[in-house]
Amino acid sequence: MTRSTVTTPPPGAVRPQALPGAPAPGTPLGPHYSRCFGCGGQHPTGLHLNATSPDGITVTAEFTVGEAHQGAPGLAHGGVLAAAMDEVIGMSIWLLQRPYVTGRLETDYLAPVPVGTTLHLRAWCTGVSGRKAYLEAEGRTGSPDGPVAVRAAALFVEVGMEHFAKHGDAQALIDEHHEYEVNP
Ligand SMILES: CCCCCCCC/C=C\CCCCCCCC(=O)SCCNC(=O)CCNC(=O)[C@H](O)C(C)(C)COP(=O)(O)OP(=O)(O)OC[C@H]1O[C@@H](n2cnc3c(N)ncnc32)[C@H](O)[C@@H]1OP(=O)(O)O
Repeated sequence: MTRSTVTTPPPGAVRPQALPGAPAPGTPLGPHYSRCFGCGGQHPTGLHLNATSPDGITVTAEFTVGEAHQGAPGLAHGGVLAAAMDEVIGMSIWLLQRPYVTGRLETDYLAPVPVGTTLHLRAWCTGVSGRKAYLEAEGRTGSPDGPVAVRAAALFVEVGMEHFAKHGDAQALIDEHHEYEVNP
């Protein structure tokens, strides 16, 4: 991965450990929002990522490239593949149970990905420093040990839940995140 200095953990960054009570291996992580393009079951043409965590801190997921995800005829759109990377990385930092948003996402495309291909995605955190989290992800074709087609590195920035209420759809946040109180 040709990650930049922006997505490389600085000295002193701490690699996070799984939280007590982290999901057991194989447990579906579930969508964070039903209409999310990446994970929402109600999104008609979304990626429908179903993710699990083998160790409470890494995320694995599968994404089968569909008709709706093309760029060149018969090939996955690079932006869609970047969205898959963004989503699986977002899911992995959400395992820390703190809200983060993408600040920067860097993507390397190593091989074309035909429609019908199942990408085996994996994301992990390389360090946390203050509000900044450094993460990486990869997408392999054919099997979890198959050739790498896409790689990504990202800087995620921690925000409060009010970020989503202030800038987005506060009612949807209340409806789907019952632990969130608008006026705690
Ligand atoms: C209805 C239900 C919803 C519930 C949700 C529950 C939680 C989520 C759960 C599960 C997620 C699953 C996955 C989701 C999908 C994947 C994630 C996405 O796609 S998120 C969307 C795209 N991203 C944005 O829309 C961010 C837009 N940008 C911003 O809002 C701000 O710029 C923000 C928050 C990133 C930073 O703004 P500041 O004002 O809070 O803070 P400042 O001081 O600017 O930055 C803090 C530090 O970060 C660095 N920084 C920020 N952005 C940077 C960048 N692009 N490059 C380099 N450094 C950057 C700054 O230099 C600063 O560093 P120094 O503390 O000074 O060392």
